[in-house]
Amino acid sequence: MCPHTNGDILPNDPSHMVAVDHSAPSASRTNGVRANGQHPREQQRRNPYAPRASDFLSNISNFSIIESTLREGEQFANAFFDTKTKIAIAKALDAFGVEYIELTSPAASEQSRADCEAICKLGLKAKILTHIRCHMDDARIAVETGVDGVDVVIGTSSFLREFSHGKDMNYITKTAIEVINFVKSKNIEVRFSSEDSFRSDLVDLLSIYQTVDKIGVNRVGIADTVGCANPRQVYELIRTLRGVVGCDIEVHLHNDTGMAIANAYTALEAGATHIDTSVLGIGERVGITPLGGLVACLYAANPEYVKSKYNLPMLREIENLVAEAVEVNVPFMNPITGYCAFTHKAGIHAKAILNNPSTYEILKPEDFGLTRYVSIGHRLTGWNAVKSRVEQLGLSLNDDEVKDATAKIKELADVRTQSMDDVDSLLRVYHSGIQSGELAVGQKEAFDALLKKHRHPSQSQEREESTSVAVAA
Ligand SMILES: CC(=O)SCCNC(=O)CCNC(=O)[C@H](O)C(C)(C)COP(=O)(O)OP(=O)(O)OC[C@H]1O[C@@H](n2cnc3c(N)ncnc32)[C@H](O)[C@@H]1OP(=O)(O)O
Ligand SMILES: O=C(O)CCC(=O)C(=O)O
Ligand SMILES: [Zn+2]
Repeated sequence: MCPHTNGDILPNDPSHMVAVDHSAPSASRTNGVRANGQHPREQQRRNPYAPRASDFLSNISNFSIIESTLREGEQFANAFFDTKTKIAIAKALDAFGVEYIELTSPAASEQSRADCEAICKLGLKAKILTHIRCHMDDARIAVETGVDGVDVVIGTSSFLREFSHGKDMNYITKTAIEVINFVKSKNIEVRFSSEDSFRSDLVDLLSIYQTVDKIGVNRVGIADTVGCANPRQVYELIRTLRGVVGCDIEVHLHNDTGMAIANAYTALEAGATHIDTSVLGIGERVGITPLGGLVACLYAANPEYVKSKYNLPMLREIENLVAEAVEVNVPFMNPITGYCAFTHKAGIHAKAILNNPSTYEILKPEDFGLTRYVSIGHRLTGWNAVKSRVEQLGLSLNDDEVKDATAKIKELADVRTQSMDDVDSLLRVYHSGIQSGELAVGQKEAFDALLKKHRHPSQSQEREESTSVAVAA
């Protein structure tokens, strides 16, 4: 088991890893690559999948986030946000820089209405939206809360028309026009969205969007409510819609089949302008496009644009805030903030990373206020990784000596993973043995004897304790 997946939402103690600082001039590298790890030619290499000038529809570098943790996120099975928590989340999202914050319908409950009013009064930079059914009763309550905009939704698929609200397309269109005109008359933004868009009839969809576009809706929304769409379907629908309406296009994508980030990216490529997210993706069932994952994906396409829009080092704090509020852990494989997101292990990776982090990283941890680690004390380690630790410790060993010490680390790690302390003390013992002349390359038995002599009593006791626990289990 990965020793770091102990359920803590904060990154754990990287006890068998070493942090790699590429800004430090002392971090000299092998093979003539610059000390800062940036080979001039490498610096110029671009992601071949980054947007091209020919992608004329693409909004990959021109989009807004509608952050729906306080609406869709509240629909997550574990979620209960009291007023204080809602305010803390809204403030954190605002400080991060999301353009919109979407709140639960004020028609849901008295407290939902009061919380909506309270968040509107915070004076945040982000625009505050609330989300309502396509119904005048809900619209009347919503416009009184002080929101900057109202997101109106109604199901258009045959499933929802038959089994949810029971209304036909004529009724839906008529009510949509009434609600949109009413909200517009209050001089606030209005968006109209079809729930379950990907299982709706295309002609119905395009026709209602064209109608609401003509009466001046600010945005139309496409929703993959059941998470059934794939990127090609998303691209085709959004590109078609882009040709039919002049207003902005929002997408709301559920993650039931794991497509939510890819679908969001593709929607932007096809001309969508606004993406719905929630922190950690929380929402109904497995939720929607996660804020962090979307940011990772868009940063990979255009780092400078994403860095200029959002306070990226805040991401971890926001995810921890929401994780704690809904009593879940940040997943270990979460993009950017997952426990091992910037930890490199295998020797081949470690060597290349130490030479130039771009070899195995598409995201720069420092842009997110995070640190890169190289894990050393395991059987997949290599002498280049060990050499970098030798240099960090200020020990002087030649390459043959480092290789000799590496062989010992591997031998020990074949039995159990070695902590960073274990590796450091092994290297120090080896170094002092070489310095004193007690040891030379290849003298395995002499090295074993020295290690035995220098083993710290508390270390061996700890080891025995953990061994005895394992045996007892
Ligand atoms: C896909 C999504 O996530 S959409 C957003 C989901 N968000 C929410 O549901 C917000 C929280 N919901 C609530 O608090 C409640 O469901 C309320 C206040 C909205 C409605 O509560 P109730 O009046 O008790 O109705 P209930 O929840 O049982 O059923 C939903 C009603 O809305 C109707 N309805 C459902 N969707 C829509 C819609 N998009 N537009 C208009 N009416 C709708 C249904 O026909 C049903 O009406 P009925 O009273 O004639 O049966
Ligand atoms: O309002 C929308 O666009 C989407 C509503 C929703 O949560 C969904 O359809 O999954
Ligand atoms: Zn949803």
